[in-house]
Amino acid sequence: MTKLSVNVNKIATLRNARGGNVPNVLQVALDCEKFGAQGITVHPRPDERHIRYTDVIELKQHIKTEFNIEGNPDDRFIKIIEEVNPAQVTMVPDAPDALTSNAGWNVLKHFDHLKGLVDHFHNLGVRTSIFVGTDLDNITAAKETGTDRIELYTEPYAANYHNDKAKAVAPFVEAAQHAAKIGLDINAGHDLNLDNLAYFKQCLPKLDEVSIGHALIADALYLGLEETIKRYLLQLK
Ligand SMILES: CC(=O)[C@@H](O)[C@H](O)COP(=O)(O)O
Ligand SMILES: NCC(=O)COP(=O)(O)O
Repeated sequence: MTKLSVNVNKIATLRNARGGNVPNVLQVALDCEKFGAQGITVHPRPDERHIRYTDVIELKQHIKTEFNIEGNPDDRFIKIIEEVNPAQVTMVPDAPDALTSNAGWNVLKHFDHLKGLVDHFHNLGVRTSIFVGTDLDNITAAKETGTDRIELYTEPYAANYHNDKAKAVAPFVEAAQHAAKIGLDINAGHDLNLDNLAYFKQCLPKLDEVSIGHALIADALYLGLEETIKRYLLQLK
């Protein structure tokens, strides 16, 4: 089974545009769960332009499904993981001024740092995931950090899906087969949507979880949140 974790960053972006509490990030997260999502993802950034650190604490107190916190593991991020103790932490190497995540880790280059973080988060009882591209040696290095999972950065797949979907997915299939062979569980995310998700899942049957935010929230404007989540879940069957 592949779990759907809804990234609620974009709900926070909308809320922050007016300074009040509309839409209510917690209520939307609870509704995502009610409509069948098996997890909630947030990606706090240092400037708190969407999810705020206070949101992270509030969400943890109320949500019942798997809570996945993604982000660049700076001191503040590490502290919030220690405080909140989510089900999963996903380490992402995004620069503070990045518009959105735009690459996976070079694990070999940051090996000692990542290994130290994996050990630290494991000591807190938190499952770890490292955001990576499809390079096989890099995935092997991720395994050597002791991480439980990797999250495959799917933007290149999404960007090339309409040109040649078989070619677009091929490196991901190879990466997933390699990860499974060396004992890593596999998450995936970034720019997955109702067009490209079913084929990705069909080609990577061992996928454990996808985290989806931008397209899903945009679809909900037209379809409503309940129907949108239903459709995403159907793609993962
Ligand atoms: C790691 C990843 O791909 C997502 O967390 C993505 O960064 C979502 O963040 P935004 O909603 O800010 O684009
Ligand atoms: N890890 C990916 C994520 O949480 C959402 O990415 P996107 O669907 O907003 O591109």
